[in-house]
Amino acid sequence: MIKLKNINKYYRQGSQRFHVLHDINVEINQGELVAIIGESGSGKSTLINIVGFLDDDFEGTYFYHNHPIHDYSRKQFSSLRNQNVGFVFQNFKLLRESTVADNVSLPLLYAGKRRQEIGARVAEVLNQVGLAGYENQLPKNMSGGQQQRVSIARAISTHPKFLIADEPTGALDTETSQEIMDLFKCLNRKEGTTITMVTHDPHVAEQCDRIIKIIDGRIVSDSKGGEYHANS
Ligand SMILES: Nc1ncnc2c1ncn2[C@@H]1O[C@H](COP(=O)(O)OP(=O)(O)OP(=O)(O)O)[C@@H](O)[C@H]1O
Repeated sequence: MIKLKNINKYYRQGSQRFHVLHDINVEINQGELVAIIGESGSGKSTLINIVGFLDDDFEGTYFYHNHPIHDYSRKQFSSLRNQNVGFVFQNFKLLRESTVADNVSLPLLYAGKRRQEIGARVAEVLNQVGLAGYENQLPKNMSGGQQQRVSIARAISTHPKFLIADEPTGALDTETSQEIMDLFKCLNRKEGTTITMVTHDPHVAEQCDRIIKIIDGRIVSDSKGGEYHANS
């Protein structure tokens, strides 16, 4: 589904150019649950932003379903992102003063769905993340774990082809992190949702099918996760 070939990424600051991703070659297949790990500053977010169509300013080729994304116009690139990717962030990125229903509705409104259809879909995804009936709550009155569930509901509302999660448990305590991880695993196993997540937490990474490790912008290992560790 996702194939990155010889990706190099540079950030420019004034006349200086920083080489932050080096010759990245990786494939992510439909249905996988992948962790990207590495030290702070190693390039994990930079990589995940490229995978999630947030950044197309890189060298090399990104094939999405065998099609090089650089062939798309700006408009097509935005549509590609809106129609294919759901995003989950460490700090939830919710509208804290808007209701849960309004937050989860947003991508559906952008996708041009009708009001009735939106209400039904919001109820459905809230049920899926264990927040049935929370439509009228405000995120600012909810716990971190509940807010992350709302953001996951928002991310999956439009049936994206894959999810990108940048430190989704980074702001949560151990127990709540595990609950969120259980939710991701459930989405992956039951719905077949492809998920790529950046994490600092080895216990989270171990529960993924694959662990890709980055050091200084280079993939240094790409191995199977260790579900058995997490369950033992
Ligand atoms: N917009 C930017 N402009 C310039 N340099 C940047 C920019 N974004 C990131 N960098 C630099 O690129 C490198 C990789 O950053 P990135 O955020 O991808 O790392 P990371 O592994 O996700 O780190 P963390 O775990 O701390 O979030 C770092 O040295 C960072 O300072």
